[in-house]
Amino acid sequence: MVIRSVTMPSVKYQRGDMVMGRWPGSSLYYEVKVLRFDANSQLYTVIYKDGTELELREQDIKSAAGFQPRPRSRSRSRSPGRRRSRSRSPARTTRRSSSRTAAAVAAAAITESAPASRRDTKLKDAQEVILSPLQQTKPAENNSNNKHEQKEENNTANKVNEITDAIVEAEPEKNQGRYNLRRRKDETKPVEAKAQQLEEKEAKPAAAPAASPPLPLDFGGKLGAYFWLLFLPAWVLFLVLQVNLEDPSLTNFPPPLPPLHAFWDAQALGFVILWVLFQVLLYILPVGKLSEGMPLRSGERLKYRTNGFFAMVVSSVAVAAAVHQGVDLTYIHSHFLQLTTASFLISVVLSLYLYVRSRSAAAEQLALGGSSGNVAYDFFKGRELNPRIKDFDLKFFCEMRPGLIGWCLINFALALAEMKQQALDAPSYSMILVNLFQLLYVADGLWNEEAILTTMDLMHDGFGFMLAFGDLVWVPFTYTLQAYYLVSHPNPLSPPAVAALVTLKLGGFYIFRKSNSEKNAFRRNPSDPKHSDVKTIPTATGKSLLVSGWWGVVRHPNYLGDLLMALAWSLPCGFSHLLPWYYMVYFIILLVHRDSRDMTQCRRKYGSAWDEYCRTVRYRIIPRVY
Ligand SMILES: NC(=O)c1ccc[n+]([C@@H]2O[C@H](COP(=O)([O-])OP(=O)(O)OC[C@H]3O[C@@H](n4cnc5c(N)ncnc54)[C@H](OP(=O)(O)O)[C@@H]3O)[C@@H](O)[C@H]2O)c1
Ligand SMILES: CC(C)=CCC[C@@H](C)[C@H]1CC[C@H]2C3=C(CC[C@]12C)[C@@]1(C)CC[C@H](O)C(C)(C)[C@@H]1CC3
Repeated sequence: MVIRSVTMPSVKYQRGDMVMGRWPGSSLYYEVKVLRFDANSQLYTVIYKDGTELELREQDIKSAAGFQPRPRSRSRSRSPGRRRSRSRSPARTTRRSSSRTAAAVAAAAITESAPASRRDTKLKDAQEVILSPLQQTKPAENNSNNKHEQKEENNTANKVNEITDAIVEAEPEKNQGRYNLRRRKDETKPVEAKAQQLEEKEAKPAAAPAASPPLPLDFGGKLGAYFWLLFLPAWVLFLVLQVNLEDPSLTNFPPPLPPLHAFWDAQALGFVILWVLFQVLLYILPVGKLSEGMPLRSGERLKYRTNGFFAMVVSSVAVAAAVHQGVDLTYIHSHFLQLTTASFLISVVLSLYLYVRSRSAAAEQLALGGSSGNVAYDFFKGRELNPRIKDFDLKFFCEMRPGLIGWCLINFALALAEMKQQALDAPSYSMILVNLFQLLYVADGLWNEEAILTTMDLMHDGFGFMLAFGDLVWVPFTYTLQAYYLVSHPNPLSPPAVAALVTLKLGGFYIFRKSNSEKNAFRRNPSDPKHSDVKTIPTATGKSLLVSGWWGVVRHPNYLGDLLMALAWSLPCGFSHLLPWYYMVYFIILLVHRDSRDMTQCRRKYGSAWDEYCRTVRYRIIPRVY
């Protein structure tokens, strides 16, 4: 965070001062930076090393001079840089209370729907803090009447400190007379501005990467990263080779490997580069809306050119014109392997570039947990959150353009290949359904492109090999496998079967779209009068959780809709082989894993309010099943 050192009039501590701030409810002091002083509330806003912002009274701040560093033998194992598994920031908690965060001392009352008794429930948040607190050389000022605080004074600083006086009532404000978890300023603002401010402030993650202890590593950690780096390309190769077989069954494992030179075709690489450049051109055209992303830790909101649907329409026209001019798109079918290799190379080059540039990126530009220090993990997961070349956002572009629109282009080419191979005048019903269903999915994603700005990938994940490969190789060359399979494995469908599949697809689409729109509209403008009837669970961060509409049915209704659609994509291929069902199997694994990552993040963000939501909405994705 860049803090300008502008002095503040006649207050003890100045903006930018490094001082020691008492952690609420304890006698432990941490190094904090003063951000500002509010003359009305007489509170200082300070930021801890892990990015947590709090408002503290003057008596809870001390100058750093009165503190001594911890003895060397102890600090060795406790310094944030060294601690791995046991370390916690003030905003993080130990296993025992892992569902709590400093910013999420939640007021878990279900508005409107909850019985009064539940609304009035007092919530106690036991915060456990072990962020190398420093002890004062003199005994700490012992003027507190709080017995818990006094007890803490007697404890060794290494001991986990339970802060049992962070009692929050249904109105979190009651607790804020002493310590403010970011909210006080907003109370004086008009409702709409308040909502907006809270939204902006609270969208900031609670921890900054620079000095904070490392977050647990996803995807099996460092060893996992090596595994995925090898496994993902190998798996794509396996699928691409398998789908070319007449009998692509698991019994044909491993599929025969073609000679090395068969992987490479300079022309294929040229076509992929041309395609990407064409999409770059469409992306940078000053056409379409400039949408604002969610606030970053710095408070800044990046702008994104959301003209994806326009890019798709222009691309379709260009492809139609090319076909009209005699371009044979079945080249894509006959050079599938070479095109996959070319895209893979591009994704590797891009990932290397991303990794190298991230080495010199400022700390606040890094994703949380994206900087483990392990080269393989950081390369895989991605370090920089929003790598940009001037205004050109690489992650947003890759996620929404070449691969996604390329997916439709490839499907279309495969429909032409089917006609050619099976001497048909028109593609089969199965092929038409797969093409139309997936086209609808992509077109919808691009039409609602702004919504991607609130997804996990855009908001939290760094941009590295996983997403670069996922966007440029995985999506276009594995999401098209159903269409590829149908080219040489016809599966005739009866009209009732077509009708049933269309119904399934539209049902899934309805749930997917409705739930995503409900959440997006609510997140973008929670104070909109059209949300006045919705039931919500307020959280201490200022954001609320929807419990009505689809978000009251299951915790991830959008995943449910997505899965139903996936089913409708596989069914047209029949049951002769497992291969066209690969997407379904992969997607279940992906969404179950994503759901659990999201649950962890939400529990960290919203604490007990999240637990209350989980108690209210019991199932994750499939009602009464999971
Ligand atoms: N085809 C594919 O390959 C593929 C792969 C992955 C995902 N997807 C699709 O992409 C879309 C986005 O997925 P996503 O994984 O980013 O998840 P998401 O469900 O869009 O976003 C999760 C976030 O929503 C917010 N949230 C959760 N419960 C809420 C509630 N009750 N009320 C209000 N907000 C709530 C939380 O963020 P905040 O509270 O911080 O706002 C949470 O972190 C989904 O539709 C998914 O199906 C497709
Ligand atoms: C390499 C592996 C195994 C994983 C990479 C995952 C990556 C392919 C997906 C992660 C988020 C996904 C996503 C869409 C496509 C696939 C991902 C990038 C999406 C753009 C598809 C269209 C939808 O309408 C959407 C909601 C915009 C999707 C957003 C998430």
